[in-house]
Amino acid sequence: MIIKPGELLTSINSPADLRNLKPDQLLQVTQELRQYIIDVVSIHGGHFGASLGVVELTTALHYVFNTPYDQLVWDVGHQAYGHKILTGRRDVFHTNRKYGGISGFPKRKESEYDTFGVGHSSTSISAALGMAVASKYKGEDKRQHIAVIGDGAMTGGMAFEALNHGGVANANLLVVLNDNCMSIDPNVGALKEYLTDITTSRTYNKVRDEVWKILGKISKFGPDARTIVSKIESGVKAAILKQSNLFEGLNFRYFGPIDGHDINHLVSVMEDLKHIPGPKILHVLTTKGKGFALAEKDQTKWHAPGLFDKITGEIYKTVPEKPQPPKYQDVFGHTMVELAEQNEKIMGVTPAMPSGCSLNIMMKAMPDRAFDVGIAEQHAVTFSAGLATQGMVPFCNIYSTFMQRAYDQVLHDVCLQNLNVVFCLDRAGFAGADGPTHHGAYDIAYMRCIPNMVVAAPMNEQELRNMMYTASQEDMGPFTIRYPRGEGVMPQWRTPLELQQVGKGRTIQEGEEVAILTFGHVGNYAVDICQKLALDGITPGHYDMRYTKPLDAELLHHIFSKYDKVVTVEDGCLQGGFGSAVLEFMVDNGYTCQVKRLGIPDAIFEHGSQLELQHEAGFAPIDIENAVRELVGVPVKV
Ligand SMILES: Cc1ncc(C[n+]2csc(CCOP(=O)(O)OP(=O)(O)O)c2C)c(N)n1
Ligand SMILES: CC(=O)[C@@H](O)[C@H](O)COP(=O)(O)O
Ligand SMILES: [Mg+2]
Repeated sequence: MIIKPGELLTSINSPADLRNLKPDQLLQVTQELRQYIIDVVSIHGGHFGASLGVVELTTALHYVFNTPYDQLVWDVGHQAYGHKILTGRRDVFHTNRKYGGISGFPKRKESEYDTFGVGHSSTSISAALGMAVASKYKGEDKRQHIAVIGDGAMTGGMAFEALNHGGVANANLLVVLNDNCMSIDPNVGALKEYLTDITTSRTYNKVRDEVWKILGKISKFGPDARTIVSKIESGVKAAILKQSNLFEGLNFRYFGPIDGHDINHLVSVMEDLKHIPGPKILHVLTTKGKGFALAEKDQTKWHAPGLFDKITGEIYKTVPEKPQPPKYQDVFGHTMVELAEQNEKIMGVTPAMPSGCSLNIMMKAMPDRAFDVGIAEQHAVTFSAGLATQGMVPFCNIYSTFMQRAYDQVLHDVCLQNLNVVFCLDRAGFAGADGPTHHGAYDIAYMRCIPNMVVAAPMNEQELRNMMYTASQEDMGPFTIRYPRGEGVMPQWRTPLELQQVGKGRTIQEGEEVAILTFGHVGNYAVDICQKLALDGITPGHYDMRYTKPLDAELLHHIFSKYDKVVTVEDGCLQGGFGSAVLEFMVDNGYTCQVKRLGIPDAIFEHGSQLELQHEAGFAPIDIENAVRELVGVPVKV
């Protein structure tokens, strides 16, 4: 279906076209932009509420600033759909997040307007500051550098590291704080309360309005007047404002809060700010999901709702004919409650993904034992370590990709001290439409090289539950359980909890000539393949290894003694992952065998469905089947 943008939007092929419009045409631009986002996302999917909330902000930024010369950096980037549409990607926007299509996040190689590649949060201020310092060094004094960061992203430690530096770097940096009181779930923490406080403080707002009036009147009259404004402003603030301002305290000139949906006001404020040098912060209040009533009402659900009917707001779901397996994340969430009911030491921790990882189930059932700590992966890990020193058994659930942020904390704070922290790494393997910033490709490799760490992956719901139960036992030390985005394979998943022997794999079937060794959910592919191959008289052995560390030495001795061809399969990087561990075992124990490792090769994989990406990487079901066929010398399938 062809989706037609509105009349004005059709005429905007770049921000230069936008800047040719009259100020009184901007309202129409924002209306058309919002409608186009609704039209396309409802049919093609993607992040939704965040982009709707910054339609006016996006339009004002590209109207006022001379992008791409002026550098605009989006934090996370899930809110940058309007930016993409205004910067030459309107007609390909329907390919957003699809295999071969444009990325759901800003990406340097996609457009000169995408100044910095994003996906993980809280990087924008650092990046924009780096750009600002470089411009200063190059003598480009008039160049503007703008970081747009949400209140959720602002809870990330990196944002504070950047403010700390930015406040003394004397560089031309504007931080736009897009405050909608939401992360994916409601935003949390003292900073959120502080921002609400500023927003609602009457004295503060009155003074702020006065300062703005003076500023607005005088700043148009050139540099001298600006110096006066600057003096008045800081004088007024220092003298009258009883309430201290966090950002002012860090040498950022603080402006706002202002209404982020008033396009004309945004434009006039930004015009003024263009003339104020140095580090400054503009606090903008917006509503996530603005303009789509249901998205405004249930902002978490509409963060990335999937496909929906834009008129009724019905989110499409296929009605299955028979009971479907649950998502792994839900098995985690429910099992947490079950385990915690039996063991009072168990606690849950998530950095800002309570609904994404389903810890929200425990947060609701046991609010004093499950915590959303904000977008703060490093803190989440060391906070868990602290809990563990006191005899608690924290389950710290972090998406595999976001755990990369907290690597030193895993090593330094947990593993060196051999603390009992269970890391549940959700979204391990290819994330799918979110693309390379979000693929959980590296965790097997980065976890298995750390002393004391156990690395496990369940093939199904029952194994996930049993691994969680096993990991919660006393003195287990650091324990990683990784599992993918999406559903498992067992509709009847509430199986009795059973202890596993750590480091023990299981034989799914004995075979001949070739052994398939799988780690985690991809083992289910091998089960199907073995059935298909049997029809052609090929009977490989299949082993669900369960643990990459420690490896099941007994089982591997058996395998290498019996077979002279081995295929390893993992949804993770081939450099240093599960297959590498098997190879090391083989060499260290003097076996010689033909080994074919399937997994994610040393390359960047873009976005697409998980299956498309797995096929590109060479470990989709057909690829595993063909690997076996090749090894036994029978024709491969195309
Ligand atoms: C390091 C990291 N942790 C977690 C996430 C997942 N995540 C993506 S958007 C988001 C919420 C961001 O909130 P905010 O910055 O306020 O933007 P909003 O969606 O409200 O516009 C989270 C937690 C991420 N992208 N990066
Ligand atoms: C932008 C971001 O980082 C999140 O919104 C992410 O896309 C969530 O991924 P899931 O949909 O897998 O929870
Ligand atoms: Mg927010």
